[in-house]
Amino acid sequence: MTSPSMPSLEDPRLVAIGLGLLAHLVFKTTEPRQPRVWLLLLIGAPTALTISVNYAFSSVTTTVLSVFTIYFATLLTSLALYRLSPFHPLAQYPGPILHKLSNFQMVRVALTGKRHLYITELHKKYGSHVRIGPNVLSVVHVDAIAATLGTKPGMPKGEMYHSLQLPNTPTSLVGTLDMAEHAEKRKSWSQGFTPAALKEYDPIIQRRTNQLVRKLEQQVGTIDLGKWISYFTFDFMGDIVFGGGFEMIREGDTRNLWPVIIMAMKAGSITFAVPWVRGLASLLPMADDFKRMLSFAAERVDIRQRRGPISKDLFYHITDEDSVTGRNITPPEIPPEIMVAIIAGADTTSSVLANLFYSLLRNPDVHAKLKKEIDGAFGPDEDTLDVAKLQNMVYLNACINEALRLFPAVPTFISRSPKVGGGPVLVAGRVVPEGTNILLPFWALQRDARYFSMPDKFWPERWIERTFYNEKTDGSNTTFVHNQAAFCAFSQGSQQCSGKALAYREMRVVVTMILKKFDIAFEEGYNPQDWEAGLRDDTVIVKDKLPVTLTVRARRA
Ligand code: HEM
Repeated sequence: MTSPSMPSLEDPRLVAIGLGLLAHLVFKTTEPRQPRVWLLLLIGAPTALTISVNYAFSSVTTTVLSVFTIYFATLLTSLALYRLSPFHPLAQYPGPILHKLSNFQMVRVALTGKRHLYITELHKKYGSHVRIGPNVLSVVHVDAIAATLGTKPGMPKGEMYHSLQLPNTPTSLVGTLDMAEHAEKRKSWSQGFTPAALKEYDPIIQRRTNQLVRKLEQQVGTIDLGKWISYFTFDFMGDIVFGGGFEMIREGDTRNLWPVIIMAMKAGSITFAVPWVRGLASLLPMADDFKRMLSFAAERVDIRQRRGPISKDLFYHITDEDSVTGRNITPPEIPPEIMVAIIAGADTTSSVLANLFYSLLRNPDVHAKLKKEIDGAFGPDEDTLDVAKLQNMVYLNACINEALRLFPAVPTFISRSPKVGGGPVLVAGRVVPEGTNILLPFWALQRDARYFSMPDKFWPERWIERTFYNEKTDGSNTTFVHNQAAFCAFSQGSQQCSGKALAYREMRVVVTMILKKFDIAFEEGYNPQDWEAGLRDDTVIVKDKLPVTLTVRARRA
């Protein structure tokens, strides 16, 4: 017999504690991702208990409050104790306590738009390996690149990629975690970036760049160069994805698509630490915008399908119109896949180009040197640039690489996860348990003094002087460091950026044509520091206005 003052097993408080512990066990062992399981565990279980104990407490309200409070207090305490305990698989790794406790701490950081700076600071404080979530390890070390991204085949993508998935749509190439499935999808994408395919895009790059230059010539006073570059990259992606369809340079963003894309990127960034939340995305206020974006893609796909191919655009390759890869893409899979191409290709390239122009304006010596190289290579009236010549322009390519190093378009998103069942792996000298999400923040890596001398300085010469030499920086002799293995702006391995070669071709033409045509200066009174302060890490680097004045250059003798 139990004494009246001792709680018995029938005591609803004890049952609530037991259920709370059980819920933790379910969360820990099964890591449920479906919203309905979450609802069952968080609402269903305590509600069922409340109903079953009826009026165990003085009133219905007290019963509800007591059961829910005890249940959640037990669940959260148990979760917290486990996550901070020496029994947790990542217990050996340093990191802020709040991050070890919950992924929502990174959601808070994402909302500020400064995750790239925040994570860089964490690494300065804690070292190469930092625990930034209960099950997330951020690693900034050159050896981590081969270990995770690898050359063949590397690790599967981390579940963070689900945050790029549009709600209720088939999984696109980017969001595909299963490596065999990814490799299958990737085959058709790769057809779109063979040397022969790239050659077909060259006249399109040139035509769109010439259109941009003509449009810029018509502008008077201060312009937002970043906006015009974004219009260009969007139009160009429309051209190569389905043979045209956007005319932002000509008409502006009449359908308000750019803000929707930025918003999708922002939503991806916020849910990046809690990708399972995407299951609830259809309930979010921006759901209508997502639908609008997808229906726009579906509309373009429909037009392109009815018209058929006029040239070998990306649509032609991705949907295997020439039956080379045998990919059997179903109609619902096409719009999200197409949307990915546009977002992956337009946002990234426009961000790097805008950062490059900003860096040139901040570094007049570099700006002048680049113009000199361009003027030496092309006459003022040449409006079809020789692609091979551009590829061999040493300083131009060094400037582009330097912008990619200092301002990687995807600064803190790339992640990989050692397969569950495959055992622990060694990442940059430390053992990482299977199933851990490993984040590779390229912003921090590419600004790490262990790999690049004067890491925060825009200094294209570092790409040219590859040999080690002693350089005087602060009066002391320091060894020049340039470790190209730590340059990852396009990622590496079998799942790296498919559009890398295309992006270089595009950026070379745009930079050359604009510098050939215009003298550029910041708008009078503009504080250049506003630029870097205004950069946001919303999955890709999202830029603020770049206010400049353009003057058509005087004819050169
Ligand atoms: C300067 C411009 C660009 C940069 C910095 C960039 C960077 C990246 C990065 C870092 C990734 C992630 C790779 C990973 O998860 O490991 C990626 C993926 C991707 N990018 Fe780019 N990108 C650029 C331009 C382009 C262009 C022009 C296209 C053309 C369509 C493109 C298409 C893609 C695709 C399809 C993926 C997904 C690859 C996969 O999952 O297999 N990107 N890009």
